[in-house]
Amino acid sequence: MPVIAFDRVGKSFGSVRALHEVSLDVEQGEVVVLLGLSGSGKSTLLRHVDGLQRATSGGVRVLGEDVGSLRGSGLRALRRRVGFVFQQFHLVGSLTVLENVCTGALGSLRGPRLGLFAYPKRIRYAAMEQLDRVGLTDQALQRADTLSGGQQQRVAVARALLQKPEILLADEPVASLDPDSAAQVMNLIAEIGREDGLTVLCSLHQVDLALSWGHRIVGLRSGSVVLDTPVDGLSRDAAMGIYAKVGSAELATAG
Ligand SMILES: Nc1ncnc2c1ncn2[C@@H]1O[C@H](COP(=O)(O)OP(=O)(O)OP(=O)(O)O)[C@@H](O)[C@H]1O
Repeated sequence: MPVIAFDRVGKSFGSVRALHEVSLDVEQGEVVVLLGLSGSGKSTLLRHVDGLQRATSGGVRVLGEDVGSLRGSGLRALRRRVGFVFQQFHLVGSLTVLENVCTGALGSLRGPRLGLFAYPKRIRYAAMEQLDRVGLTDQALQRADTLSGGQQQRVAVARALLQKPEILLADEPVASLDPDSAAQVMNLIAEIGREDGLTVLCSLHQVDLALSWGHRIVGLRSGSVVLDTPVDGLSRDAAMGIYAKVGSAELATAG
């Protein structure tokens, strides 16, 4: 059974059609990169996986659950199994790096936590382990806003990993980073994804990164899938075609 299954998903915001008849199956352990122009529907598609958006038509199944029918505790349970990394990191700058990582466990704890020592010791240890994996042990007690962009994104990755997700969603995780930091963050996600057997769905703007890093490219244009192909054997020109003004039939045979 696919880990993520979109079945003819449509999503409209008023008169804006953000997704149109999107069908997509993602298998366990696959690393799928979404490419497409700004406004093509990448974020909207990602946000359907953990129920941040609900389909106007069609259905989304994730980890065996029908996302559209989940509410309350069912939705929270699904979200604990799905990590999300965003372009803008979404860290609390005034908190330490370690406490930011600990917040990744909030979904499994009762009530709010104020201060690092409000988290159980096992969570603090687990957070240190994840910080070690992203190479930031030495920065654990620094304020998050004193870190570089690349380091902050690595903290966000550690925070997502703390919840031990089965799926990792990443919405343009390196769009705010310089090329070196971007490559570093993507390599890290790829390495950890492999180690943990994560299924990864990630939107990117950089075709070269997508080709060097993904298993499969899904191209979106105006809310429709115009390319869905393994990276192996896909040329840069064919991938760039996602951004060109050609018909989906031509793209489907590209590569
Ligand atoms: N909450 C919303 N309300 C109204 N329209 C929205 C909303 N979210 C997305 N849209 C619209 O849906 C379309 C797809 O947007 P989406 O953010 O998914 O594209 P994207 O490919 O992720 O773009 P970008 O690369 O700029 O992040 C756009 O036309 C956008 O304006």
